Amino acid sequence: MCAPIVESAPAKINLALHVTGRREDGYHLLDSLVAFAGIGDRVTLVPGPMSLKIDGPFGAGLGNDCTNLCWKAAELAGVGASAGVSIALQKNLPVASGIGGGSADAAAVLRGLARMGYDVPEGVECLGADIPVCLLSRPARMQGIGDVLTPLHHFPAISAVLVNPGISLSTPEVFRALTSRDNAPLGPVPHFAGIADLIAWLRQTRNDLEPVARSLQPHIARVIEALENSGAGFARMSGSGATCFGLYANETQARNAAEILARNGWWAVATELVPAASGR
Ligand SMILES: C[C@@](CO)(OP(=O)(O)O)[C@H](O)COP(=O)(O)OP(=O)(O)OC[C@H]1O[C@@H](n2ccc(N)nc2=O)[C@H](O)[C@@H]1O
Ligand SMILES: Nc1ncnc2c1ncn2[C@@H]1O[C@H](COP(=O)(O)OP(=O)(O)O)[C@@H](O)[C@H]1O
Repeated sequence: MCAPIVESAPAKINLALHVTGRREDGYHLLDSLVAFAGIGDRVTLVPGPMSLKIDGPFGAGLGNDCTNLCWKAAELAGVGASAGVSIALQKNLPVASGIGGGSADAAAVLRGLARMGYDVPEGVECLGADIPVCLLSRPARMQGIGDVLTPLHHFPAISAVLVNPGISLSTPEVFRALTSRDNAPLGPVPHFAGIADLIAWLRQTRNDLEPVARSLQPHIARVIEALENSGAGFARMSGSGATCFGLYANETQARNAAEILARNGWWAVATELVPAASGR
């Protein structure tokens, strides 16, 4: 019997997200600085008949069948019904929340299957625009519709807090509600020596989806304000929302902030943005 293969599926954070155009097929062109958190979902793979078992705090309501991105990823990699793979998903990240949980899960399945001898299939972005960057799971500039990646060679470990007020937002709905789609791209991404450099650069950037998401879900403004009041040097929404992040000078400040923010009944976790040099 083979030992189970365990892969982490880290939360994706869009530190900056500019929408720079729209393709004829309706997909938007993006320019985003993406980092990954120390927390995430976890998938465990064992050779066997194709199956998916889900547990964890956000597992309820997710299909454990071919509607699940874990299952779709396994099918795309050529896993068959009989000589397949049994997947266990521990769902720790809120669903449809702008931190790419489903894409991270699919990418983790593909990484795990690669360890079992399967090839990583071409065109993984057909399952989700965030899957290429989640396969990389390292700090990167993400362009195109999510398929053009430039890994960052210098990115420091940064203490952060992720907050979701218990709201899920539909990514297509947020893109549809945009009023401005031809925005300026990000400037050149410098070498960030530490949090001060990163914050100074982020202040010149935007999340172009945030104004739209705020208008659809006014709670988001409250979350950002609460992050700022909790000592974050910088706070913004990730992706199409509604999860927001705050950046802190150190781990103690982040932990204290998460404890205070959780008192609102929100999902609030202290974590670290994984540095470029991580051996993960
Ligand atoms: C906005 C981002 C930013 O990283 O993150 P999330 O908010 O999902 O975490 C991603 O581009 C989301 O990626 P993902 O969630 O994989 O999206 P997909 O399933 O491919 O697309 C869902 C829908 O979003 C819209 N979409 C997505 C990506 C893109 N570049 N342009 C789009 O217009 C399309 O309407 C598409 O039908
Ligand atoms: N394993 C999975 N985890 C989360 N969502 C999934 C999964 N499989 C399918 N989905 C579907 O994908 C959609 C996007 O989920 P998710 O990746 O969490 O969003 P986001 O990228 O905004 O964080 C959800 O509506 C959900 O129903």
